[in-house]
Parts: sequence; C-alpha cells; structure tokens
Amino acid sequence: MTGLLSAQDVSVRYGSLAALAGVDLCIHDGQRHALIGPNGAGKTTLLDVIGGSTRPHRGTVRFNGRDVSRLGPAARARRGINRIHQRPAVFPTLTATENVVVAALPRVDRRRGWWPGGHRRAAQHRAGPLLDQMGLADVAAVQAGHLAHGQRRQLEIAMALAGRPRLLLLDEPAAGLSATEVGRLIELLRALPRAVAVLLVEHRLDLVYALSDTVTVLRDGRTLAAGTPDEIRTSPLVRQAYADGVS
Ligand SMILES: Nc1ncnc2c1ncn2[C@@H]1O[C@H](COP(=O)(O)OP(=O)(O)OP(=O)(O)O)[C@@H](O)[C@H]1O
Repeated sequence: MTGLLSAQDVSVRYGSLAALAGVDLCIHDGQRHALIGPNGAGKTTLLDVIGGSTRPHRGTVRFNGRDVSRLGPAARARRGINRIHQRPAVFPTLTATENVVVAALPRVDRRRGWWPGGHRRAAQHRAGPLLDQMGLADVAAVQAGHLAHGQRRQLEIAMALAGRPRLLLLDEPAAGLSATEVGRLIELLRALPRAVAVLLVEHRLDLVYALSDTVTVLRDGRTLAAGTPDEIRTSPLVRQAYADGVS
C-alpha cells in the first residue's frame, strides 16, 4: 500500500558523518506518526528532508502520489506539507489574528503585487475558527510578541493549519513548555481533524504516546524499530538505545 508520504532510501551526509543512512518512512492519510530516538539519531534531518529544506544525497520523497524530491519548502507547503519549527516562527508585532490571516493568504499575484479583497476577506473568515480551534480566541487581539511561549506554539500551529495541510511536521513542539502547557498541547493536537496527518519529532515520550498511533525509532541515522506505541514502549532494543544515550 502506498501512503500519503513515502520517503525511500534517504541518506544525508555531513562530511564523514552519515546523519541518515538509507532510511524508509511511510505515512498514511490521517496518521499520527512519531519519530523518536537518542540525540543525534537523525530525526530533525529526516524532517528537514521531508519538508524540503535539506536535499538528501540519495533517496526520494513522494507525496500524494508525486515525486517532490526536487521541490523546496515553499513548493511542498503549497502541495500540503507544512512545518512547525523548534522555535515558534510568528510575527511578534502582529496580533494573533493578523498572523493567521497572513498565513491563510495565498502567495501574492506577482503581476498585481497585492491580494484581491476576496482573498483577504476569506483569510479573515478563516482566522477566527482556527484561533478557536487552537485555544487562542481570548488572545486574538494580542500581539504575538506578548503571548506566552505555549501560546506562541499554539499560534504557529494555527498558522500552519491556515495553509490547509495534509501533513503537518511538528519538530519538538513541547520544547520549553511547562507541564501544564504540554497537557494543553496534547489536548489540542489530539483534537486535530483526521484530514491532517501528523509527523512528530519529540523527546517528551508522554506526548508521543498520547498522540501517536505509529512510532519509528531512529538511531545513528538508521531505523532501529517501528510499531505501535505499546510495541515500542516494551521493546528491549528501544530501551537499550535510550539507556545508551538520550537527553
Ligand atoms: N548542518 C549540519 N552540519 C553538520 N552536522 C550536522 C548538521 N545537522 C545535523 N548534523 C549532525 O547530524 C546528526 C543528526 O542530527 P539531527 O539533528 O538530525 O539529530 P536529532 O535526532 O534530531 O537529534 P536531537 O534529538 O539532538 O535534536 C548529528 O550528529 C548532528 O550533529
């Protein structure tokens, strides 16, 4: 069965270091797939390859039936792959609503140099429900720079959803959040519509096990194990990998 996304035989080298060495990954429509593994295992590199910011030395990435290996991040975003970075990337002087409106606008028509009114109105209509969905209705008019870290993370997810992704790449979304904020994030991510598949890189295993239906474990640039959260939780191989070195 072919998936929504399939990465095949992906290899990335940095000098003599093999950050990824022949990794395969398949994600199906609506799946919640987590990538875990010790520090330096290659998780972020694989996310970079799938998002288009790193070109692998070998291997292909297919999305929705097409080879997207040669496309950059913007072109992949237009096809439905959107990414959340480790540090929330929001416009600090714009309000939460304005941030989502900007994210919901299509690319500017180069011949005109501005967005037609219809596009702006449609983007404004989408912002309210998305902020609501991500628990930010009360702070819609607050400048993003004045939001708490957890709220900025929620805002970045609302912005990614504004692009109507079919695959959301989440790079350590719990980084820097308090226990309460992580609990809130888990609730919000669990409530995401199944029309969106999620690939999550995360060290917080409580979030991984609460959210994912499939877990792939990387170690030293290779796939060590893949399975359900229960299979991974009880795998002696995985326990050993973590005992050998994870933050
Ligand atoms: N731009 C780069 N230049 C050189 N080496 C790099 C670069 N990016 C990543 N690496 C190396 O590639 C390996 C994989 O890195 P990567 O960030 O993908 O691991 P990770 O599993 O995401 O680790 P962590 O959990 O610590 O974020 C590491 O040894 C890292 O030092």
